[in-house]
Parts: sequence; C-alpha cells; structure tokens
Amino acid sequence: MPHTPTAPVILGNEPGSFPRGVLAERHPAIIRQVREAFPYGPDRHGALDALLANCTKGTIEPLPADAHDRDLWAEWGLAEYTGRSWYDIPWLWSESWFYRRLLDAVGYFTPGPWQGIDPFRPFKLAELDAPETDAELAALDDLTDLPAADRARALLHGSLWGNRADLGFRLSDASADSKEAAPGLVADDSDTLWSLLPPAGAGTLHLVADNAGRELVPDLLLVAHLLDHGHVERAVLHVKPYPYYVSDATTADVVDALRRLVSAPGAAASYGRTLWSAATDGRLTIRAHPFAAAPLPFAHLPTDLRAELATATLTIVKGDLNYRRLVGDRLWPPTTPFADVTAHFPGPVAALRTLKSDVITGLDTETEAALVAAEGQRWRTGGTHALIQVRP
Ligand SMILES: O=P(O)(O)OC[C@H]1O[C@](O)(CO)[C@@H](O)[C@@H]1O
Repeated sequence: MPHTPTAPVILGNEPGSFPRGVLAERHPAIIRQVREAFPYGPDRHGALDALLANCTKGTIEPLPADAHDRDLWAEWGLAEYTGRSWYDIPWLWSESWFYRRLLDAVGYFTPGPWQGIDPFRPFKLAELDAPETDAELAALDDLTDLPAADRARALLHGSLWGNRADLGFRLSDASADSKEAAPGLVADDSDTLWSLLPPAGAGTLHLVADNAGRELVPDLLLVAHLLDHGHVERAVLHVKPYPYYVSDATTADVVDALRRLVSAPGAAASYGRTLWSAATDGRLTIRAHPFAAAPLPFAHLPTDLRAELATATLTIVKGDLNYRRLVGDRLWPPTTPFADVTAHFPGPVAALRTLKSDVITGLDTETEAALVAAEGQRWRTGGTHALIQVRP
C-alpha cells in the first residue's frame, strides 16, 4: 500500500528561485505582450497598470462583487490568501490567480466590447499557422507505411515533445526553441501505458490537454490513432474553460486545430476527418470543467470530475502545470515514488511532460545523479528533458 508522503509546498518568495522569477518577471512580460497585441483603450490600459502593480508589489485582493465565479474562488481558498503577498502563498495558487485577474483587466468576463476576446489568441494562431506546423503535418505522410504499433509510438512521442510548445515559457526563455531536446527520457513507462491501451480495447481515454497549437495538434493525432485502431472506443478531451497560462487550450483552440488538420494536405487531413466525425457522433467529446483552471492540485478533484475520471481506461495528463497539479506542487525528493504521490487519482493515470519547473518525482537514484552531475539543477526547469510516468 503506497504511503502518503509529504514535502514542502512551493512558494514564490525565495530570492533567485524559478517560481519567483515567474511572478516577478514573466507575469509583467505577459502583461506587456497582451497590451501590445490589442488596441485596448485607456480604461483597459489602466486596469493592466493596476494589475502590474498589484501582482508584483501588492497583495491578493477580493474579486469584484459581481464576479460570476466568486463562490468557486471562495471554495478555492481566496479568503485565506486575501491580503497576503503573491510571493508568500502557494506558487500554484498565485500563478492561477494571475491569469484570472488578467482576464478581468482586459474585460474578458465583462459585458462590453472586449467580452470573450481571448488576449492570447494572436499568439496561439501565429503558432498554429507557423511553417513548423506545416512541416510537422507533412511528416505524418512518412508514418503511413509504418506498422501500426510503430506509428502509435511515434505519435505518443509527438504528443510528449509537443509539450515544448508552451508560449508562456518561451516568453522568459527566448532560446527555449533552439535548445536541443535531451535524448532519452528521465523516466519512461510507455510499455505500461500501451499495456493499458491494447489494440482491441473497448474503453474510454481521457486526455487532460495542455497547450494549444503545436502541442494540441499531436495530442489530437494520438487520439485519432487510438480511436481509429480500436485502442479505445471513446475519447474525452479536457480543455480550459477560459484562456489560461497564455497557450493552454480552450474549445476555440480545439476547433482551430481540427480545421487546420482537415484543411491540410496528405495524411493529416484523414486524421482531421476521423476526429471531426468522432466529435459528430460522440466518440470524441470536449470537456471544459471549471476545475481545469483551478489553483489547486488534482487531489482536490470535485466529486463529479472524480467520478468521471474513475471510469477512464486511462487518463493521460499533459504538460508541466498539470504534472504539478497531479503530484502536488511540492519540493519532493526526486526519487519519491510516482505511485505514492498519485495514489489520490481516481483511475489509471499517465503523465506526459517536458520538465519546466522544480517539481519532479519517480526518478531512480542513478538518473538523478547523472542529471545533477551534468547540469546541476537546470535539468528541472530548462524544458529539454521529458518523462512518461504511469500509475496503472
Ligand atoms: O505548458 P506547461 O507544460 O504546463 O508549462 C507551464 C509551466 O511553465 C510555468 O509557467 C513556469 O515555467 C509553470 O507554471 C508551468 O509549470
């Protein structure tokens, strides 16, 4: 029986730490980027000024009285953190709160001209329409002649490394794109993953998506293959209920990605048609539960979502932020067993992640020693290392 380990929760107040850098430098950079991307008027610029001052030098403030999600944020701990510095509370909470307040500042929830206007859309579309996406879609033609099992493995790795397509991350690390991905994974349970998704399966896959564009496309390709080759009968794609962490996928981003696939030349279009017809007949469903943008670990899953995920043959959790939520945003010793820190999850779960923050679990001692010897602690946050970890 896995025991329930514990470790310190990550805060953003340690000078020189990665989390502090995100709060003190990346968030102001994101505000600057959003300002420049839209012809907002003085009122919006004023609200962005206020957010910039508050998120770098201020304290957590209550939501506006008429906020549609006041009860939710009350449930998620707002009262406990109100009046405290953004740096002195759980980093996971501060980050999530930043994106919620950024949407207030740009009028996303407010009836008026900017209601529902995604402040990150220009960046996500630019990425989806990039020549690199054409190249990645064209590469699908080369997979056509591969045996199905090899194609499945190639698509799984496409989904994994797609996680480097994190626009927020690139903001504070312009060289992120050019950095070579490290060969080999720091943990690789892909055989266990495939044992849970046999070719003649009849179950349901849940995929908790992360970034739109060049990550979402390979995620969708993997889903199309699993449906087409009978690994699963149904797939549920979990996206964000509103724009989040710059490039996290919303339903609008799924539609953009599907349109990109069906209009592409070659094999890509047939993947697109598979997904479109699966969405039409209900074999593929999109889910945007409010908890997808909650500032809390998955150990706090609400009852309805927990019940749904308990029925999954497998839940694939994508990306760094979801990994932090899955294992808990804590400074675990890297060799802490993955099964112990995911014992709370209601069904079989697999994490596909490139490492872009301090949290790590499930490493063997030799791997950790080799990484530290080669890179100090940079391997944790550079986005060049990846893992596939599974708890059956
Ligand atoms: O898109 P991903 O893979 O969730 O990565 C986002 C990661 O980047 C960060 O914003 C900081 O690097 C973390 O908050 C988060 O873990």
